[in-house]
Amino acid sequence: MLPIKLFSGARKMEKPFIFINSAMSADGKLSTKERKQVRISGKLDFERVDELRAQADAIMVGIGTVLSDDPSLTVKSQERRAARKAAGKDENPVRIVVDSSARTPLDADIFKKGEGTRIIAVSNSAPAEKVRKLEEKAVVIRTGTEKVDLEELVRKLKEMGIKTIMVEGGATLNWGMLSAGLVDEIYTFVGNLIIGGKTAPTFTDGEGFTEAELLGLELLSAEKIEDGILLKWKVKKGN
Ligand SMILES: NC(=O)c1ccc[n+]([C@@H]2O[C@H](COP(=O)([O-])OP(=O)(O)OC[C@H]3O[C@@H](n4cnc5c(N)ncnc54)[C@H](O)[C@@H]3O)[C@@H](O)[C@H]2O)c1
Ligand SMILES: Nc1nc(=O)c(N)c(NC[C@H](O)[C@H](O)[C@H](O)COP(=O)(O)O)[nH]1
Repeated sequence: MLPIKLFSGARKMEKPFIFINSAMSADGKLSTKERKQVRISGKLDFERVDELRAQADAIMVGIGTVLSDDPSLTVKSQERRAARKAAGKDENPVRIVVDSSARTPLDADIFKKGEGTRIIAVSNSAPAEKVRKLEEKAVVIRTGTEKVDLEELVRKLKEMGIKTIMVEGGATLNWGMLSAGLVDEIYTFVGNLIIGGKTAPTFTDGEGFTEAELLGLELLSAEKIEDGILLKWKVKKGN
């Protein structure tokens, strides 16, 4: 008798190596209850993040992060950018925004700063006119009906030659990627502050798992960095 329901982990899917890197307060928040960005990382952790970006083929964020932080998602270090160029790559990794309704502002820093390919992933219900305008600035991938189909998106990114994706949040995209079973590792820098607030974004928002669906992790390392701690986890498959 075949098992009624194959675990998601049982499906072998061709996909890039995907890791989440986020900074969170000691109480697990990514930003304030007003979704205002908080400087959680110290100088050394931002250096670590810049190195991760320089090594990644692509960086992915959700539209919520773009609308609240207007990140450039660029590699800051000139040396790292030069090393990427010397290796025949663009100065910056491919920058991807998961944006169901094509709300990425046309004057966003992600378009204004740095060279390199931008990809906007929209759902098939995104307004055509908004998609057309984004197509003048980015590669637009259409997938999913209301929300972006993340599994199909990462499959397409793999077909485009992207082998490693650094997901930099935010709270809802982290949920989307984790609940779809697409994340291989998680790096969380836990900073020395309390943000609090019932509505403040946490490391993983979204619908949440039931007791039967809890996602198991294997601790890879714990490292003190300035006044915080960097935790590295491997996501257990087949949950
Ligand atoms: N501290 C950190 O490391 C860090 C990193 C990034 C963002 N942030 C903070 O997180 C907040 C933003 O998080 P958020 O949750 O509001 O937005 P988000 O950046 O996680 O974007 C989520 C949005 O992406 C879109 N989306 C489309 N398809 C999706 C899918 N299948 N699954 C999930 N999302 C999908 C939806 O519009 C959804 O609302 C901001 O306050 C930002 O400052 C902090
Ligand atoms: N690693 C990290 N530590 C933090 O303390 C913090 N607040 C973020 N937040 C991530 C989010 O994406 C930021 O908005 C961009 O990191 C902005 O920086 P860039 O313009 O992209 O260089 N990330």
